[in-house]
Amino acid sequence: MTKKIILVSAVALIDVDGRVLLAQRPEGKSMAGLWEFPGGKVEPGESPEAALIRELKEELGIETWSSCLAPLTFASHAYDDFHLLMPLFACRRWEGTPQPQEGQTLAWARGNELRNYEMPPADVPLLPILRDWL
Ligand SMILES: Nc1nc2c([nH]c(=O)n2[C@@H]2O[C@H](COP(=O)(O)OP(=O)(O)OP(=O)(O)O)[C@@H](O)[C@H]2O)c(=O)[nH]1
Repeated sequence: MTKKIILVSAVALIDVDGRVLLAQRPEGKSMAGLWEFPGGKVEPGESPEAALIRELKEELGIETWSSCLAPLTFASHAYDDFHLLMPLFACRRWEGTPQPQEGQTLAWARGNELRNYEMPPADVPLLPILRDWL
């Protein structure tokens, strides 16, 4: 069966102490309760970087720039009803303080704490790569 490829752009926001921001998916959404990297679907005609800049404003109320988004790794994962292709960027510079704008719970996790947060299956292979990079 061929599945639709969904392009989702995501980011590891890394603070000065080397902690990574995770957001917990709210009740009522698919995969509610799981922790994920901020981001979202790339809209037609939009670049992955522009999608992230938009999503970070909508979800967290912060501003960042393409020049602050470094490609880190990507997820390619077959869900039941679609195939997820998700570039993961790393970002250490932004303006403002991340605040949940959409009812999410936020957590700053150290590299060795990441495994304590249950994440979507697509994210699991990314964690050792991110940990090595922090
Ligand atoms: N932002 C983000 N999305 C992820 C991650 N891992 C992962 O599998 N995804 C999936 O990528 C899609 C992102 O969609 P989205 O954030 O724009 O939209 P959404 O929550 O409204 O999705 P929904 O339509 O599944 O409810 C979701 O299906 C989500 O489960 C991640 O680390 N960050």
